[in-house]
Amino acid sequence: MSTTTRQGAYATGQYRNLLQEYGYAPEAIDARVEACWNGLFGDAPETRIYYEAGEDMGYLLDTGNLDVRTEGMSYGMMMAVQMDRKDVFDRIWRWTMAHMYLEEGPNAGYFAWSCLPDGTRNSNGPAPDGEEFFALALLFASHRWGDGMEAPLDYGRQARKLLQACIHKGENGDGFPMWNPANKLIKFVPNVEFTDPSYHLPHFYELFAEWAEPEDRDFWREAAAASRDYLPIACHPVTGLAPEYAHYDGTPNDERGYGRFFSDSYRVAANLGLDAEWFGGDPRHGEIAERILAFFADKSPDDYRRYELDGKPLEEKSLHPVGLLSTNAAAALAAPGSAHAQAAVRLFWDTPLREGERRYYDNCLYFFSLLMLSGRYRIWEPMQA
Ligand SMILES: O[C@@H]1[C@@H](O)[C@H](O[C@@H]2CO[C@@H](O[C@@H]3CO[C@@H](O)[C@H](O)[C@H]3O)[C@H](O)[C@H]2O)OC[C@H]1O
Repeated sequence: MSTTTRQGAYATGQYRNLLQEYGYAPEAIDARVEACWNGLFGDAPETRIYYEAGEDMGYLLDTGNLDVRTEGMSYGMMMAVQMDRKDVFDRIWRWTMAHMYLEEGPNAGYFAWSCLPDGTRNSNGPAPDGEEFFALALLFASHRWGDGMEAPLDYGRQARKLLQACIHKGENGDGFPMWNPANKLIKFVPNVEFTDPSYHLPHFYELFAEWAEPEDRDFWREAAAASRDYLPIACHPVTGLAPEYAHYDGTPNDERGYGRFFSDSYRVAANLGLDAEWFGGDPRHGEIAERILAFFADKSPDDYRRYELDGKPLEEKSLHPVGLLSTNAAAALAAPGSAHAQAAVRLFWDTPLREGERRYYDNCLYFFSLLMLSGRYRIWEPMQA
């Protein structure tokens, strides 16, 4: 069984272009990245998920649910900073601050996880995957473009303030933190004590440990270690499949959520890939990635299903087969020695962006995987003085 042993890009500054290693021409890879960005952020009705709003704002639409989610907004900002599109980044961030930012109540300092496209809130509660992506996208923006003088474009300050709220809320009886202070695991939502394995991004926490407020850095270092330890207990020992929701001991949570392999779970594979790319990878995670690649090797995207964690297929089909095959391809970065890595990447390369109603989640995962596999999902470090 092979595992990742190389040093990550954070240490070396070198990003692996797995697509090129597998024989695709650099020009074709560049063209695919451009075409994909244009497909999502341009005006092609079949694939677009980004819409401008007014003079200086814009949002990503969950086309399947017809709402605007912190998940999509934070993904859009991460995509924009990777593509050097400050104009798009600023539009999305302005919309987020104008409509989603919660000024009062137990969730003050967080963002409402779902709004209508006109800005009306569907909920006054947050979803922590949005906050963690907002924070790192803002830090990258601060490093890549410099901070604006005024809020909300003072990216670095906004990121540090958000990270502080995420771990310190509740200390004065003012709501709940997004990470459990004792075990350092991210929660599904702040006021519950269980988690979503796909929210665990140790590679983000390593960077928060460098750039958050100094007094918070140890916490983030410990959170990275805690999440790396958590994934091996949450993923099935044979299939590598993770449940959507799980308890802190790794067992699936079927009481308060969905303890089987479904849409949220897909992201675990890509998260393992990006952690390996940035920080070199954990051998235990390489094994999970190998198991996932092996599990899907004989399955066709036309027949992807919901699965029990042991791999038993359920009746219902996957809602996001393009997203699933994309994240499986990104898992190859964590398990490049897997016998199934190349086939997963070739399947991805041969699949176009998804069109139609449910395209948002698939195409987000598709674009992130493309950035990862082409060495374009980068760590933006502080500018040299
Ligand atoms: O109960 C909500 C909870 O649903 C919310 O979670 C967010 C929404 O679901 C997650 O992603 C979805 C995966 O399935 C696709 O079909 C959807 O398009 C995706 O949006 C997302 O990661 C979560 O942020 O969190 C808040 C809870 O109160």
